[in-house]
Order: sequence, then C-alpha cells, then structure tokens
Amino acid sequence: MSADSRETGDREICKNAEDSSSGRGGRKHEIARTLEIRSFFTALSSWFSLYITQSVQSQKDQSSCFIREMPYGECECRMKVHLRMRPSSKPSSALHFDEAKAMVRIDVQKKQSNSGGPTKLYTDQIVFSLDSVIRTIDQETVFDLCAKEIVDDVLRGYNGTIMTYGHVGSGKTFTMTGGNKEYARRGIIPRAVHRLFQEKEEKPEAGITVQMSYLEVYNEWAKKGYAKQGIYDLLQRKGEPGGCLMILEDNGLLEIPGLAKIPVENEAETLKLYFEGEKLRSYSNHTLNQMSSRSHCMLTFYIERQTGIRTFQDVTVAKLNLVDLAGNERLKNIADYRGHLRREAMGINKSLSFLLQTVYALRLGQDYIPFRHSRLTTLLKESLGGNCKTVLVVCAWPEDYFLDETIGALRFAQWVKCLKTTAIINKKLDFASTKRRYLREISDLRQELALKDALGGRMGASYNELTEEAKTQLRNKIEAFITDEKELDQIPIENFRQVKELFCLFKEAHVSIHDQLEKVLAEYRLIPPPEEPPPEDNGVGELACEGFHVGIAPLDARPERHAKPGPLSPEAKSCGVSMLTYKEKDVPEGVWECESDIRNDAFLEFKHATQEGQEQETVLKNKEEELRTKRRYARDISASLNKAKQEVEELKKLIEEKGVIKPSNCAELEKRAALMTRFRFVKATYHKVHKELKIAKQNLEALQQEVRDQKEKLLVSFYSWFDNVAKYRGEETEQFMASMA
Ligand SMILES: Nc1ncnc2c1ncn2[C@@H]1O[C@H](COP(=O)(O)OP(=O)(O)OP(=O)(O)O)[C@@H](O)[C@H]1O
Repeated sequence: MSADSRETGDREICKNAEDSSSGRGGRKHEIARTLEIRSFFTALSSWFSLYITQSVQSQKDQSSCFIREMPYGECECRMKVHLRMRPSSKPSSALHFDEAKAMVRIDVQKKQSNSGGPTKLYTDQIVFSLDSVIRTIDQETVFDLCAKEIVDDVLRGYNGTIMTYGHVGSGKTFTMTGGNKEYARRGIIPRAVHRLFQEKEEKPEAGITVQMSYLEVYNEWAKKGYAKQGIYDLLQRKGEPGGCLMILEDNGLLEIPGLAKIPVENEAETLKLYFEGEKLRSYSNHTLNQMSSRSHCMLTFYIERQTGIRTFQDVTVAKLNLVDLAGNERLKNIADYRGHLRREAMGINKSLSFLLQTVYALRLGQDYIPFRHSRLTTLLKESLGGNCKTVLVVCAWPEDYFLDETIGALRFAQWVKCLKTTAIINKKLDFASTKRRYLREISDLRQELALKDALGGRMGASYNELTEEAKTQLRNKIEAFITDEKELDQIPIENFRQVKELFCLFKEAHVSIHDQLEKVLAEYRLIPPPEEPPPEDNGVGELACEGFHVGIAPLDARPERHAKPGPLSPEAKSCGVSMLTYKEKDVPEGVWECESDIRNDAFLEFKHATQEGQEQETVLKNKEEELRTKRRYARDISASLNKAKQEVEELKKLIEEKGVIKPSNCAELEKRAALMTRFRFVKATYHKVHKELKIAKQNLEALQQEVRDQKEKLLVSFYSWFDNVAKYRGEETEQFMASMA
C-alpha cells in the first residue's frame, strides 16, 4: 500500500469511526491509538530494513576488500613469439636482424615479367616483428627471455605453455632440452624444473606439490595397421611405450584417461624421469639431424600450491606445458628409399598444417575453429585459445638454402603473435581447508572481541546464542513496551545477538497485530449492509377450481389497462355474452350477472370438457406447482441469510468489546485470532447465501412471468372457443324460437 493510499485509508477509518462513534464512546480514541501504533511499527520496520541493507552493504564491502587482496585476476594476454636462429658459418645475406627492435628483414629476389619483354629481377623486402630475436647460443639468455616469466606465472597459479616450432634440425629440441654434453647448455625444460623446485625449497609454507606427465603424438595420420600411431605415454616404465591413448573432452576440459601423472619431489628425480621418457621418444636418423624427433612431445607439470596471506590461504592448481613440436620439411628433400622417413614426414607435415589452419582461423576470429581435426590441435586447444599464457619459440636455419622454410616459420610466428588468450588464476575449491580457514577466523575474531571488552571494561558480555529463558524475558519486555503496562520507555541493549532477537520479536508482534488490525478495519469498512429478504409471497386469490379464475395471482400483479379484448361477435352478443373488461355502465342492468354465470360455466366446460382446455390447464397447473416449490426454497434461503446477518452483527460487537485495537498479551491475541476466524467464516457464508438468494429471486420472477403467459394463453383459447360455441348455440336458439312461434 502506498503512503498516499494509506493516508486516505486512515482518513476514511477516522471518518467511519466518527460516523459510527455514536453509541460506542471509546471507538474514536481506539482508532486514533491504532493509527499511532501502526505508524510506530511502520517507522520501526523501515529502520530495520535500513539497518539490514547497511549491514549487508558493509559485508559486501568487506568481502570485496577480501577479494581485492587476492591475486585472482583474469587477464587477457597476447601470445609472445621469439625467434631463435641456429649458429651458422654461412648465414644468408638476405637476412637482416634488428635485435634491439626485435625485427627481421628478409630480402627476397622476385621475377617480374612484362608482356612480351624480358623478365626482370627485383628485390622485395619482408619485415617480421617479434618479441625478441635470439642469435646467441647462451641457453640462460633464452630461458630468461622466453620462459622465466611463464614459469613464474605458473607458480602464481596461471596455466602456461612454452612451445618450439621450426624446420627439421633448426634447434627446437636444443632449445627445449638442451645439449647433452655441457651442463651450461641445458635447455628450457631443465631450467624450468630447477625454478619450480627452487621455489618449493625456498617457500616450504606454500606446500608446493608437483606432478608430471609426458606424452608424444606420433604418426597420427598413418593408415591403420602400423605398429605405432597416436598418443603415447612416455612415463610408463616399460621397455616400449604404453598403448595408444584417447583424448576425452568433458565440459571443455580435456582428459586423457590412462596417462600417468607421477608425483615428483625434487629436481633430480624429475629430470631422471624426464630423460627416461626421452629415451622412449621416437627418433630417426635424418640427413639434417642425426637424432631427429619424429613426434610432437608435451611434457606437463601440474603444480599445486597454497597462496595468499597466512589467515586466508587458497590452493591454486596450474599447469606448465613444455611442447617440442616435430620439424616440418619438404618431402622432395628426403632421401629415404624405403619410405619410412617419408611417411613420418607426411604425418608431421599434415598435423602441422592443421596447427596452421587452427591458428589462422583463430587469427581471423572465425566462428568455427578446427581444434578437433587433429590430436595435436586438440591437445593445444587451451594453449592456443583458452585459459593459458603461451609463448612460442620459432627456431630457424640462417642459411640461404632454408630461406623459404624460415619465411614460412616467421609467417606462422606473425599469426601466432596476433592471438590472445584469457588466463585466470586457477583456484582449487577445497571445502575442508575453507572450513578450517573460517573456523580459525571465527576464533581470532572472538579473541579480538574479548580483548576489546576487557579494554573497554565490559566484563562478562556474552556473545553466545540466546537461551530460551533469555528470549522469554525479552518477549515480556517487548509486550510491556508495546502495551505501556510498566511504563517501559526503552530496552537496554547488551549485545548484537540481543539486538537481532529484539528485531525478530518486534517483527513478529508487528506482523501479528498489523494483520489483525488491517483485517478488522477492512471488515469494518467493507461489510455491505445486509440485503432485505424478499417478502413472503403467498399470492392472492383462491386455489379452488370453482368459478371463473385462473389460479393465484402474485402480489404485484395488476390488471393491464390496455388489455381490452376485441369486439364481441354478433353471435356472442345475441346470447348475452359480454367481456370482463366492459364497463358496468355500458352493460344493461341484470345482464352482467347473467353473462358472468354463462361465461364461468363456459370456462369450466372449456377446461374440463375440451381437449385444448385440458392440455392448457395441465401446463398451467404444473407451472404453478413449480412456482410454489421455488417460493418455498427462496423462503428457506432468506431465513439462512437472516441468521448469518445476525451472527455477523453479534461477532462484530464481540470483537469490539474484546478490545481489538489494544492487545494486552499473547493469550488475548490468540483468542482474538479464533474470533476473527469465525467472523471471516460467517461473513463468507453470508455473502454466499446472499448470492444464492439473488439467483433464486431471478428464477422466481421468470417463472411468475411464465405462469402469467400461460394464463393469458388459456384465456385467449377460451374466448376463441366461446365465440364458436355461442354462434352455434345462437343458431340453435333462433331455430327453437322459430319453432315456438
Ligand atoms: N642454437 C644452437 N646452438 C648450438 N647448437 C645447436 C643450436 N640449435 C641446434 N643445434 C644443434 O643442432 C642439432 C639439431 O638440433 P635439434 O635436435 O635441436 O633440432 P630439432 O629442431 O629438434 O630437429 P628435429 O625437428 O629433427 O627434431 C643438435 O645437435 C644441436 O646441438
């Protein structure tokens, strides 16, 4: 209810109270008191809502502060791309490096043929912009530039991927794994492992745990029947790699059932496992590389750690993928007569071409990205377009002979550089640790509260749940406060739980009193005046079928003034028949009685002796019987209505006498509730019966009309018959008179 309408309603109540105050002295005062209580509760409830809103807001502010403290930021990251050139004694003169600007310019010789004229050669320049260009063989520099940031991000909880791409023998494995002769030439993987375990050792409180898996994708496009094709687990400690594995995707998350995730405790153990896996990897002897990798390899570390400040620890789970892709090559350069290398190269090129297609589609922002076209792209789905920070290291030969491959690799690098991923810190939902955290927080806050009470001299303050006894005491205080019995003008505040309980009890009292008050006032305003029952309609006239009558006429029935029948036929006149409506002065003296007797006799004869008269008389009698039944029914309803009306009046009086407006205690409230329930029921009955009576009256009126119509019909038929009979009898009389003469 809006404030305006409430105000109007209040004014109406006052007016009604004034109108009805005659005979009920304290009524006006009670209504005024009611309005006072209501405005008090309205103010209280609005203050309560304001208090709740403010406390919820402050809780929200606190929680947002808490969230801001945690480093769970979502960040959009562009993929980073680095170029690593192999050292060479004969580098191409077409390649120009600007390491400071991280740019490469390639001079390309092109032919231009004019129509009919000689072919001209010209130099075109292609410029590639990257994140860094590395020409040193120093592996530490490579790690610092390409991998360190990602490894650190993984330790913060982000997923990270570092992958190498390039031509066969261009130095991908050297970049990832490193040279096997010198410790200083160890690659990104051993250095990343060192960084992970260094952190684990330096921060034991972070409780870092590391697991690893290692897989290769080999020969994925080979025809069925080849001994080895698909995904293999390189950490299965068998002489041969384990069976082929499947990739399952559930809700966007990839799962490789059967892939071993081995927990590792330290650097040495991890590297030992890794190199054992390396031994199982597929290698071939290639003209460009004696130990050419023939498969795409993915080494993954799963790092779980606790982060944040001591009281609010969270667990993050991140993945570090280290991917060494197999090198692409031109088939025409493969001198493999047996076809084994050639087949492997075809498979490698095909899966790399799907990788190119996927990157190209991502770069164009196409709706459909063909991640599922190959196992390699499926595995790299998250790294290329999901929750991951990704770095690509493109390895290239600097010689002239490989210039086309270098340009191809740099083009791929340019596409990848345009890609963006969205990385988030992966928080693990651990209910046990969250519960532990909150319990610790509660105990800290209790201690803090106790300290503050002690410092503020508030000894013995309790913050526990209120006992039933304390609640009852509080309820009594509220009753006393509301009813002013003990002139209690304030309730002393002891603690927050007490305030909360107070509000709840006030609310209960408010709802109960307010509801009942509204109902009584509404009923006071809205009860319609009881309908006057219809008068008992027994009709007039006689039921005996002697004489000229057509049954009982209703009380409101009046002779119709215009009901003047047509002129009598000369035959009827000749035998002295007149019409009922003829004025007496028009009729000669003595004739009326005579005519009336004749007509009454004729009417009885018509009703009993003729078929038409008998039929019409039966219809009329049936309708009259029905009318009597309906009258009896209406009379019964009318009696029920009077009874209900009487009870409504009595209950109203009782409610007013009991003092609805000013409740004194809960027992009174309950009694009044029972009274109100009975009042509502009786009022509903009254309305129902009233409705029924209305319908019954309508039916009665319709039936009365039918009876009137039927009587009219009977009369008209009678007059028509009577005319014929009179004519016949007149002729007979004439004949008789003539014979007598
Ligand atoms: N930047 C470099 N500095 C020194 N030596 C390198 C460098 N890059 C590659 N090499 C050497 O070149 C050889 C081939 O390198 P690597 O095996 O890393 O090539 P690859 O790209 O992995 O080839 P494939 O695709 O056939 O596996 C190795 O013996 C490696 O020591």
